[in-house]
Amino acid sequence: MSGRFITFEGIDGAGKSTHIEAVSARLRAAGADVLNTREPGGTALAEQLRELVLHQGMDALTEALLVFAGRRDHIEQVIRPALAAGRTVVSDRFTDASFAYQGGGRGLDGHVLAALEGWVGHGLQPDLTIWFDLPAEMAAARRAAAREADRFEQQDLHFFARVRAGYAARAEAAPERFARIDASLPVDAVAAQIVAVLEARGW
Ligand SMILES: Nc1ncnc2c1ncn2[C@@H]1O[C@H](COP(=O)(O)OP(=O)(O)O)[C@@H](O)[C@H]1O
Ligand SMILES: Cc1cn([C@H]2C[C@H](O)[C@@H](COP(=O)(O)OP(=O)(O)O)O2)c(=O)[nH]c1=O
Repeated sequence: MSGRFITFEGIDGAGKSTHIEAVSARLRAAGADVLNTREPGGTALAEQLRELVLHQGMDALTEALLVFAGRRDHIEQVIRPALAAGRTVVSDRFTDASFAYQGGGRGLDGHVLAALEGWVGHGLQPDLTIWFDLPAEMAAARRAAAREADRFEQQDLHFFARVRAGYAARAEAAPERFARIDASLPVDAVAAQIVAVLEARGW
């Protein structure tokens, strides 16, 4: 029996990391064998590519090729075997992030991204994508208070507004897969929305 594949998405500073462990713990308490992973990354090779993507200057297509190369390795080595074994895979980001950041943010052609998605994933899609949505200004204020910026986090508000719009377009195209969370609310209210999404699915 194939396991469930759940992804967390949203612009940097939306609050994903704040909630991912509690969600995993909840799924475990309900009996799931949960594997936590992330992108870019999730394998030794993909973690090396992550370092390049986050810290090395490059054009948008090169960036997309590297994140999809890492994703290919991640899917083959980690995600598919875990799902085949009936495990629940919880990933901090997946392909939607490429459409949002390389597509929306960097302006890369969506057809190129769709082709890469097809080659790399052969139709693999999450069963549920929890999308932390909030205005770019609010996420920037949270980040500024919390940490040093990498290559993406150094981008301006216009960039993050385009990334947000990229996520909105992906959500509109797959409404049954996406659960939009109002991430502008306080932490407790965000957590309550996520619990409601899981309960609605009987998870
Ligand atoms: N709902 C919230 N309201 C206010 N601050 C928040 C909220 N959620 C997270 N934060 C804070 O915002 C910062 C970024 O959150 P984080 O979970 O690291 O975001 P992400 O993983 O999506 O980049 C952290 O300092 C975190 O404590
Ligand atoms: C998966 C993925 C991430 N990214 C970007 C989004 C983030 O800015 C960055 C790293 O993601 P993330 O691990 O969420 O950052 P942090 O650890 O700082 O919270 O990579 C892409 O541009 N394309 C992708 O396909």
